[in-house]
Amino acid sequence: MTLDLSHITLTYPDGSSRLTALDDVTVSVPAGTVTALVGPSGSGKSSLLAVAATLIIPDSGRVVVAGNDTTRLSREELTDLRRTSIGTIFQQPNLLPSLTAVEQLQVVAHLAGTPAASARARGLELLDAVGLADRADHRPHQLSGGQRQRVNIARALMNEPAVLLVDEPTSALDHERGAAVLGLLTALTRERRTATVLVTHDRSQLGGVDAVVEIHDGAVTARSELATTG
Ligand SMILES: Nc1ncnc2c1ncn2[C@@H]1O[C@H](COP(=O)(O)OP(=O)(O)OP(=O)(O)O)[C@@H](O)[C@H]1O
Repeated sequence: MTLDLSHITLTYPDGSSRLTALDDVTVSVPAGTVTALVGPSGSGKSSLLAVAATLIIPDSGRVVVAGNDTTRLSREELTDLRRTSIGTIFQQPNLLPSLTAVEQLQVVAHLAGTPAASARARGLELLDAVGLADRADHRPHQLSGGQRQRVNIARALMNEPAVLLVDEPTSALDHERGAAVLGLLTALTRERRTATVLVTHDRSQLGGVDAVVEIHDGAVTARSELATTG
C-alpha cells in the first residue's frame, strides 16, 4: 500500500464542545489505483484529504505515506515528505499568472533542488503526457480552463509523488472537459504508479476508478472495489 489511513478520528473546535469531522476512518490505496471518496457536503471528504496530505494532524489514527509513518516524523521531515511524495490537485488550478506552463512546473522542481536543465526537460515531458506539448510557453490567461487543469495535473506529478490527492478537479469544467481530465488522471495513475485519492460529488465520474469509499457524517458507510487493473 502506498497510502494507508487507519482509524483516523478528527475533531474541530465547535463552541464549547467539539465537532467530530472524521470518526474512525480507515482507507488504503495501493500504488497504481484510484480510490474515489464520495459523500454529501460536510461529510468530511476534504478533511480526510487534508489529513492524507499531512496538512492536518488527526486526533488519533495513523497516516502512512509511501511506507513512512507520519506520526513519527518531525515538522521538517513532514515538509520534506510532502514535497517529495505527495502531489495535490485542487478545484482551482491556482497557477502563477506571470509564468508559462513549463515554468509553473520548473518552480516546483526548483524548490525540490532539481537542476534547471533537467527540470525543464521533465516539465516538457509531463506537458506532453497531458497533451499540452504545444502550449508549454503559454501563460495561464492564454489557456482554456481544461488546459489550466492539465497544467495543474502535470505540476502535481513533477516530483514523482507516490500519492496523488485530488479534490473535485472538474468542478470548474463542463461535462466533456471534466471527463477528459478524469480519464487523464486515471491513465497517469496507472502509468506513474501513484496511489490516487479522488474526492467527488459526482457519481457520473466514477467510471474509471478502482474503488469507491462512501462517507457520511465523518464515517465510512460503504466501500466497493471496481475493476482493478493497477
Ligand atoms: N476548520 C474547521 N473548523 C471547524 N469545523 C470545520 C472545519 N473544517 C471543516 N469543518 C466541519 O467539518 C465537517 C466536514 O467538513 P469537510 O470540509 O471535510 O466536508 P466535505 O465533505 O469536504 O464537504 P464539501 O463537499 O462541502 O467540501 C463539516 O461539518 C464542516 O463544517
